[in-house]
Amino acid sequence: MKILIGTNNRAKTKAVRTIATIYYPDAEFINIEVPSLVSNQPMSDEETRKGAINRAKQLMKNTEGTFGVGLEGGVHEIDGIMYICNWGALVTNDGTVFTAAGAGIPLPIEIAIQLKAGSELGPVMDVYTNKNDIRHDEGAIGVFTNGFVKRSDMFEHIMLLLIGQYELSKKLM
Ligand SMILES: O=P(O)(O)OP(=O)(O)OP(=O)(O)OC[C@H]1O[C@@H](n2cnc3c(O)ncnc32)[C@H](O)[C@@H]1O
Ligand SMILES: [Mg+2]
Repeated sequence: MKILIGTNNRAKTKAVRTIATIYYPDAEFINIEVPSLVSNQPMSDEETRKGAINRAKQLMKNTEGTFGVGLEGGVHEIDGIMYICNWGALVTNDGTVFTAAGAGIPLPIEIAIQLKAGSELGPVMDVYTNKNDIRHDEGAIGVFTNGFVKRSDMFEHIMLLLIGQYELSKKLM
């Protein structure tokens, strides 16, 4: 079984490998950086979900993977509060698309202002925490939950939601 991962981000890759290995111990993983075809900083649930689907679909274009996984991070606003949002898509080799959303928490107003002015969350978080590459590690969700839920934990949950749906569909066939 070949599982394609549409990124080289370490938090996302760790999540896919950790969860998939539990259910598919013999799986081979291939990372392919594919464009999300949405903005670098998606600003809505719709755009973030689309980015995840675009990544997964492109993975399945020219390769013989069993399925491809696209994971995308973004933000959206409710009641004047900016939340991080996360989406995942799993596309199988017969073209079936499964989607799932991840956990969301509010961002501080000073970060929301910078994103609205056109900055990307990754670099903004690095300045905020005075660290490098937060997006590959605990992520904004880790920083703003006191480290309780790291970016990879959040994407692990999305992976469970995706392969759970995929396995159910195989049972129903
Ligand atoms: O290489 P890719 O797969 O694109 O990984 P990425 O870290 O850029 O992740 P996304 O494109 O999915 O996220 C969109 C933007 O939001 C940033 N981002 C999303 N979630 C984040 C988090 O938890 N912590 C820090 N930055 C985050 C990210 O750096 C991008 O600027
Ligand atoms: Mg990105």
